[in-house]
Amino acid sequence: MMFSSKDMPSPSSMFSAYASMTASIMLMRSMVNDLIPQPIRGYLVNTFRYFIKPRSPILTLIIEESSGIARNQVYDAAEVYLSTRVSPLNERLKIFKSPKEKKLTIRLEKGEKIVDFYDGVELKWRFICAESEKNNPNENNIAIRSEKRYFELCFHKKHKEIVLDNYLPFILEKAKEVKDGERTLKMHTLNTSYCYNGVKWDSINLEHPSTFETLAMEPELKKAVVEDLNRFVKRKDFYKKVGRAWKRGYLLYGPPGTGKSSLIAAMANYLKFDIYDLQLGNIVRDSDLRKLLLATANRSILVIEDIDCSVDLPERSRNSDGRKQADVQLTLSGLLNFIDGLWSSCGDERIIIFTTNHKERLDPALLRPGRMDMHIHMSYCSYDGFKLLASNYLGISSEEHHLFGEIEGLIEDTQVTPAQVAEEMMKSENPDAALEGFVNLLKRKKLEGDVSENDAPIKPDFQQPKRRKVCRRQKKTVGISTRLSTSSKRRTRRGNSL
Ligand SMILES: Nc1ncnc2c1ncn2[C@@H]1O[C@H](COP(=O)(O)OP(=O)(O)OP(=O)(O)O)[C@@H](O)[C@H]1O
Ligand SMILES: [Mg+2]
Repeated sequence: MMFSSKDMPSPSSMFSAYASMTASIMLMRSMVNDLIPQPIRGYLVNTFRYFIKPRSPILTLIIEESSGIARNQVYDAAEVYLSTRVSPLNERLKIFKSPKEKKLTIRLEKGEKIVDFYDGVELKWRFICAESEKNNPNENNIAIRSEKRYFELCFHKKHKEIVLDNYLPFILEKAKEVKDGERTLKMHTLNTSYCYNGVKWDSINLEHPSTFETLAMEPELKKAVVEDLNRFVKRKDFYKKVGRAWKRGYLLYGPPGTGKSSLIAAMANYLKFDIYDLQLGNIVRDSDLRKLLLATANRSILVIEDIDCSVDLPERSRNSDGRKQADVQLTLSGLLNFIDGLWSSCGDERIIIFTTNHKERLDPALLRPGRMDMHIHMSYCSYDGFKLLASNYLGISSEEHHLFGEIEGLIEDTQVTPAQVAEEMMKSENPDAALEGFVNLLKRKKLEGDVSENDAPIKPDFQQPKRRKVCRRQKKTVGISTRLSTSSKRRTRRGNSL
């Protein structure tokens, strides 16, 4: 549409329209001022401004350090998590290390920002320290400085659900993993001077390097054990629902040197659980045992190694007149009942492990269904196990060395323990020499096996039709009894245990 110059309003008419509009606005304003009291006016103005203000698409979460005296878990988790997200863009970081910690701890310095991404969502973090000064009327108005620390987390509003329902729980979980990783594991053993001071645990750092990656075990069995552990630690609510104590029992059995103690260390390293090594031979009374068990912490593994050596055979300790003998104060059934009962109900996330070289000699009470949840057979080294050890010790794989084929043929007919394989692999850094030595060992063993099989067949102890039992040491024969033998109490433990 076109306007001719004569259709346009003249400047004087525009000015008079503007003047009359201004006058009416002023008149209305003074009417509003007279009619509506100041507080209501302020409220109306603010509400009006609120509705016409342009909306920001950004939501900011404030994550304060504490609420009252309770610490804010999200703050603590964010602090740990963000230290893993430090980038070259950061300019100032805080570093510290306490004498007990192994690694440096990194934290953001105030004002530092971090941009994180989760599920395609951009998340902007900023660490803020707001300092304030307040006069304390109770102390002659002396100024008290305080510092309020918090994180600001900004993201687009449309991602609110993802952040609250997924991202923050993810941060809590990640922070727990990092903290667990930093935790120094402890191994608790009995204080030997307990006769005078009462029983107590002594602890040292557990620095056993065994992990599931380094452990030569049947791959399926290893997978089953790891899955069982994962299920166990995740099922707190399940245990509560079905009214069971949150504990799990494992019986590890197999010949010496097959990795029972190594498996315990691998479990502890995997779960980040402390170990309590309970040497029953050093305990005389049930009451001492109770004290010790009650002094164990949650998230721990209670280990009783060589359980067959810790209990003695004689008829259940009764005299001919049927009364209990006075010296019989520590019993296996006492131990088992206590573990099933009081001890297990006053703690959480407990694992108990018994080991033995002779499962067939164990007290049936121990093997009863429900007593030990999983029976794990640690066996002689298979070809798979050998390959893992060769890769760990010598850094070579089956494609890289011609002797692997010969070893595969020999190892399946020979009873060689992972400990023996490991020993051979350590004899030389040169893979040729180490593997040749190992082939010779296998040939010798095969020859010995063939000769002795012809001379005097040995009944297998470990239900392994193909394999014969090799016993590195002679253990005391035990049976259906619950009494500790004095000889077993004096027994010294060997160096290769945990
Ligand atoms: N399955 C395995 N995988 C990797 N290394 C092993 C394995 N078994 C044994 N070893 C090596 O042999 C050493 C001794 O093994 P370990 O003490 O775990 O055997 P064990 O079954 O507990 O023996 P024992 O019945 O005599 O207590 C370990 O330190 C480790 O180096
Ligand atoms: Mg052992």
